Amino acid sequence: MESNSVAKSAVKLFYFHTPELVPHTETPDCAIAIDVLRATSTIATALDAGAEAVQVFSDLDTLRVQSEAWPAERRLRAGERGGKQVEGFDFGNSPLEVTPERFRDRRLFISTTNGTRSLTRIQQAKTVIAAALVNRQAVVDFLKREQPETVWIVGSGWEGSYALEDSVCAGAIAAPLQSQIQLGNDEMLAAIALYQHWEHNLYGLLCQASHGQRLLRLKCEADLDYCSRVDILQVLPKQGEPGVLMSAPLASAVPQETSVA
Ligand SMILES: O=C(O)[C@H](CS(=O)(=O)O)OP(=O)(O)O
Ligand SMILES: [Mg+2]
Repeated sequence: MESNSVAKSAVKLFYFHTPELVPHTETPDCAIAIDVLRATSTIATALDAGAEAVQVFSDLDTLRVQSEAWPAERRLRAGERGGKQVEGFDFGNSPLEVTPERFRDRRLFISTTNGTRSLTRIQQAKTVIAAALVNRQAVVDFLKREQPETVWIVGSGWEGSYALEDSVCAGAIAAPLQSQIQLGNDEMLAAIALYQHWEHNLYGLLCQASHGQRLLRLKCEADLDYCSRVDILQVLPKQGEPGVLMSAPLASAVPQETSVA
């Protein structure tokens, strides 16, 4: 009998490069959307700054209509297309624009090119989480504590194509769990290898990625620097109702086994 060893859990981790690659026939126990540049970094930052919730939309018009039903003094609207703020919105998609003074107790209604589309795509999963490098450890701790059987990590990509920065974040989540999980697909293994190669120079990787290059052309270098930082926020954005993410209680630690004297 194994008295001192920890049995390998049944958690099975899959990585999908884009929301378009997510299977239509099943739903996982837990789905994790990643958009390091920049939607999920911004969502984590908004909740960390005290936002009441973040409500995501793939479509700007639906956002405009639904946010009208919310009291004006308790809402903020973020709209981004092509990396730039959409006219008439309070914010674009920069986590550096988020301050506790503006966000505390307000609901953020947000639509971005890629990230909010992937969150919308996975919203039927039993549990939905938004992850970025900035809140990586909170997501790792959640998986350790909750042990969902099937986990889909979904990169947001860029308009349907692969994004390096989302893959490296998927690897950053899976790497510390390797001894405790089963790998669901080759994409997950490749993401771990990518992270292990770049873990000491994530900013350098983001600067080389095509999405990073686009943001550098838009003079968003400080955004790249911020989004490349690992574990700087202790926040877990978790879906409460479809499309609405809230800050969930953190897993303080993996539960200890109760010892019987
Ligand atoms: O604002 C962003 O960083 C991107 C848009 S673009 O790729 O820079 O044009 O949106 P996201 O939904 O966060 O990928
Ligand atoms: Mg992106």
